[in-house]
Amino acid sequence: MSILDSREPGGAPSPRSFAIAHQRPRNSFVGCSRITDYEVLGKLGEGTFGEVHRARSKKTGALVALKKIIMHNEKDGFPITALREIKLLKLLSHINVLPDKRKKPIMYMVTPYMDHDLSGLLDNPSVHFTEPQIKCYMLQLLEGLKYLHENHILHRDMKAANLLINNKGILQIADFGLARHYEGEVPKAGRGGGEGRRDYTSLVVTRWYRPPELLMHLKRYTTAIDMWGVGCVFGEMLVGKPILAGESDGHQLELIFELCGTPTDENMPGWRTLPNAEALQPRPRTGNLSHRFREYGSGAVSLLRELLKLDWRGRVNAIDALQHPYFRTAPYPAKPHELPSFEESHELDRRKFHDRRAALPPAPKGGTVGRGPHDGPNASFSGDGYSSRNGANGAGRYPRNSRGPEERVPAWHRDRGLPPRPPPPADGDHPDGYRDGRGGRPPRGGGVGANRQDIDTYIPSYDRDAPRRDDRRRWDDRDRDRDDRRHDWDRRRGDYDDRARTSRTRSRSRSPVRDRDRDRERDRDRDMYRR
Ligand SMILES: Nc1ncnc2c1ncn2[C@@H]1O[C@H](COP(=O)(O)OP(=O)(O)OP(=O)(O)O)[C@@H](O)[C@H]1O
Repeated sequence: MSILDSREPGGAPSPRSFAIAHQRPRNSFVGCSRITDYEVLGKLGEGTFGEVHRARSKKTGALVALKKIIMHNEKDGFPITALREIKLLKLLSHINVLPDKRKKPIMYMVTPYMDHDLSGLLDNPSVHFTEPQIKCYMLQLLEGLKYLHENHILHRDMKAANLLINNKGILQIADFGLARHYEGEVPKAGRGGGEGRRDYTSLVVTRWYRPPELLMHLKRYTTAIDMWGVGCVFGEMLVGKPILAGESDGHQLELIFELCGTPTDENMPGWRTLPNAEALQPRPRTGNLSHRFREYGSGAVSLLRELLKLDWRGRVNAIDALQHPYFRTAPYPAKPHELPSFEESHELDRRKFHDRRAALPPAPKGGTVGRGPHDGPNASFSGDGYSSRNGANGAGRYPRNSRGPEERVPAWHRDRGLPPRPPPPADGDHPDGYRDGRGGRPPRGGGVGANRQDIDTYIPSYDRDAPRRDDRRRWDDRDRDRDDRRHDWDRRRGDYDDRARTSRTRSRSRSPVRDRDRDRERDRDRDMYRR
C-alpha cells in the first residue's frame, strides 16, 4: 500500500503510513536483554511508570538508565503509555531526542544514561546558568521539538524534569509517556502552530507547564501546546525556578493572566467559546511579563512573549523560534562542548542539595550568577551556526544586584513553592475525560471563576519538612492518591462522573457503569495512535 493510499481526510498521512514511512533500519533494534546483564548502580528518579535506575551494562560497560514499567493492574495488560513511549522512541532518531537502545518489554526500558535532568540541575546549588548556556540549551530544545513536530509527534509533557542533559552539553527531550501522533498540519515558517484538525484529550501536560487553551479545555489543539511548555522552561532557566506554579487549575489560569494579560477577542480570538471559559470572569490586566523579566534583556522578553502567547494560533513555532534575534545577539549561544560539566543532578539528588543548601552560608548577592564551575571560553552565534569566541564574559552574566520581582538569587535561596503534584498518566485520550484527582477544590490565590475551571485536577501536597518539586510524584504519594481517589469517588461522581478517570482508577473500579466504561475505553485503546 502506498503512503498516499492511507491519508487522513485533509491529506495528512495516517499514523500507520507515517510509521511505515519512518521505519528505522532493523539493526537499530537491539532487542531485549536480561536485567542480569546490568549492574544496577542506584536510583535516579521516580516517575509515573515507576523507578528509574542508573545501571552499567556488564557486556559493553555503557552507562544506561533503566526505567521500570510498573504493571498497575496485570489484568489491564501492558500499560498503553509504556507502549506509546517505546513505539515512539523506536521510531525517532535525532540528536536532541532521547533514543531508546534496548528494551525488555515487560519490565524495563533501557536508555542511555544522562547526567542530569534540567530541573535537577536547576536545584543544584553549585550550578548557575549563564546566558550563553541557556541559549545553547534553548536551541537544542527547539531543534528537538522542531524534529518531533515535523514528524507529527506531540510531546504533551514538556517540562524541565523531562529534559535530560549530559556533561557534554547535549540536551535531549525525554519521557514520551504522554506523546502521540499528531494528525494536523506540521508547523510552517511564519505560520505559528496553525489550526488543529481533530480533537484530543485536553488533560495532558503537567499543570505548571500547561497552556491556557488546555486549561480552558480546547480539544482541537496543535503543536503550540508544546511551545508554551518551552516558554515555561525558558523562564525557569532564566529565574531558576518554575515561573507559573499554580496550585489548582483555576489558580494556574490566574497566574497566566497576571503574566500574559487577560484574554480578549484580540489576543485570544474565540476564547469565550472554549468549554471551560464560559464561567471565567478575569479582572482585566495587561500582563507583567516585560516588567517581570526586564533584567534579562529585551531579546529574552521578546522570545518569551512569543512563546507565551495566549493565542495558540499565533504562538511562535519551533522553526521561527530558532530564528529569533535572541540567539543572534550577544552574548551568543555557547556550543554544547564548551559548557561546564556538573556533578550529577537528578530528581533524587534534590534531598542531597537541600541538605547542602541548609549547611551553606548565603551566597554573595548577585555574585555567583553567570558561570559554572568550569568556565569555558565564551561562544558566539554566527548566522546559521555556532562559532567560538574568546573574550570577556561580561555579556554572559546577568546584571548584578538586580532587584526585579524574579530576582536571580542563589539556588539554595530560591523558594520553589508549595508543590502540587503532577498528573497521573492519561493513558488514553478521552475527549471528555478528566484526569483523576480531587475535584471541586477552590483555587488558591483568588481564582478566576467559580465553576468547572476551579476543579483541581491534581492533589496539592504540603510537606513542609522536605520541600519537593511539584512536577514530580513519588510512590507514597500515589498510594495516598489512590486511597483518596477511592474515598472521593462517590462524592465527585455527581459532578463530573465519567470524566474523572485514569487507567489506575479504572482498574480499581467496582461499579458496573465503570466496568462498562472501562471496556469501551479498552476498545478505543486498541489503536493507540488513533487517540
Ligand atoms: N536516560 C536517563 N538518564 C538519566 N536519568 C534519567 C533518564 N531517564 C529518566 N531519568 C530520570 O528519571 C526521572 C523520571 O523519568 P521519566 O520522566 O522518564 O519517568 P516518568 O515515569 O514518565 O516520570 P514523570 O511521571 O515525572 O513524567 C527523570 O526526571 C530523570 O531524573
